[in-house]
Amino acid sequence: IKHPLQNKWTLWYYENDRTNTWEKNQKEIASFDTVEDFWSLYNHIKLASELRQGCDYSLFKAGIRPMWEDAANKRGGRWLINLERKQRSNDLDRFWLDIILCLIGEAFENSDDVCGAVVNIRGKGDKIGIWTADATNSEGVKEIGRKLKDRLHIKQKDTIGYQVHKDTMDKSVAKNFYTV
Ligand SMILES: CN(C)c1nc(=O)c2c([nH]1)N([C@@H]1O[C@H](COP(=O)(O)OP(=O)(O)O)[C@@H](O)[C@H]1O)CN2C
Repeated sequence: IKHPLQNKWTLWYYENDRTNTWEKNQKEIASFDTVEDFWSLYNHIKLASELRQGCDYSLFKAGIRPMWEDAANKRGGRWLINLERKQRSNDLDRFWLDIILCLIGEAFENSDDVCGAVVNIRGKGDKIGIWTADATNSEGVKEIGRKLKDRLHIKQKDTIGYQVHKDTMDKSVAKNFYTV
């Protein structure tokens, strides 16, 4: 028998198509709820580093759309990891897989707060975001941030920031609500 995961997860793919809206460009690829089905999907699709600029992968709990407006996301925010251009060749794919395994393996203490994760492939530098449901749960949010840095071997002195989606929507105030 296959090894069941605690949650069912859906992988989404965003391809920049100017003739469509942002929302319509978010395509659901597949859902899985066993370890084996995860690996067969992962081995079947392109690595994040092989995607064209402007594309994203998003992995969210089934039923949660990878957008601020979803009921599960709207009171939350994201830990944001900004990568340098040179990290696309040696860190991006490893970071993204590590984060996926943290999510589906429920590695975070309060994994109930985790909604999903997004990897943005961008010329100005790739980004990985881990989205949580409740920005006011400071202890829970900071525990996830600390665990992230630990799992990705990010140096203690390199801080990462948590931004509330409401602020990110209003670009003019995109600021760090927490840092670890
Ligand atoms: C429902 N809805 C429209 C909507 N809902 C959303 O949830 C949502 C958007 N729109 N996003 C749009 O993409 C642009 C680039 O953000 P980026 O994160 O790709 O980053 P870059 O600026 O391309 O680096 C954002 O400025 C925003 O326009 C982003 N986003 C998450």
